[in-house]
Amino acid sequence: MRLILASASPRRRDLLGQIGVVPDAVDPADIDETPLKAELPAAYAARVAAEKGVTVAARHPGALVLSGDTVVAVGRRILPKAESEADARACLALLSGRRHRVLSAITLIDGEGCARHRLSDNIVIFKRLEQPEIDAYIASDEWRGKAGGYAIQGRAAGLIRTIMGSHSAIMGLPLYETRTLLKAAGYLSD
Ligand SMILES: Cc1cn([C@H]2C[C@H](O)[C@@H](COP(=O)(O)OP(=O)(O)OP(=O)(O)O)O2)c(=O)[nH]c1=O
Repeated sequence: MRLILASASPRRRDLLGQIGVVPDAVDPADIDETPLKAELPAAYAARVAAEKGVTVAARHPGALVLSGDTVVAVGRRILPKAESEADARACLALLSGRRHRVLSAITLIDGEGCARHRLSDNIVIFKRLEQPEIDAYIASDEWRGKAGGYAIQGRAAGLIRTIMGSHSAIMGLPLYETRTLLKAAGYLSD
């Protein structure tokens, strides 16, 4: 069975490799990721993961297609992927000293077009960030393109007091749920 990873994220490919799975091809979906009006974070993550999967599955008939979406949320608010320094500073100001959620949704579509979905709901708590800590983090550039303006796999780990949930999910691909779906689809046997 061919496995297609529907993601441009090198992190997702590396994470998949961590559980011994190497996709036959990588084909990013590149869809519009604008949240709908009043869309809640969990529903948004699930919808975007599913849309990425459906888009890519149409290009690979008969293959298994794995897609995902990772969202950082404070209450009902979905934080953007930080593209500018101003975005990243606004995210860090919001995350400083308080808990937030990281929702990581995955979809696996099998060769018959049957879609399976999982959502991993995680909590991350940053320390109260001092101005020099924020400035140093901004200078690192690690926030660029990251949901919520940080990446737990880098320097931000030194600023995070607690996580409740799955480290792989916070990075972008919940490996427990991924393995479960790959087993359910008959791709992995053990
Ligand atoms: C919170 C957090 C997010 N991120 C990243 C993972 C994702 O790249 C990004 C969330 O955006 P996504 O839309 O989930 O993924 P992507 O745009 O990188 O790739 P694709 O849509 O093609 O699958 O934020 C981290 O790397 N570390 C973290 O701790």
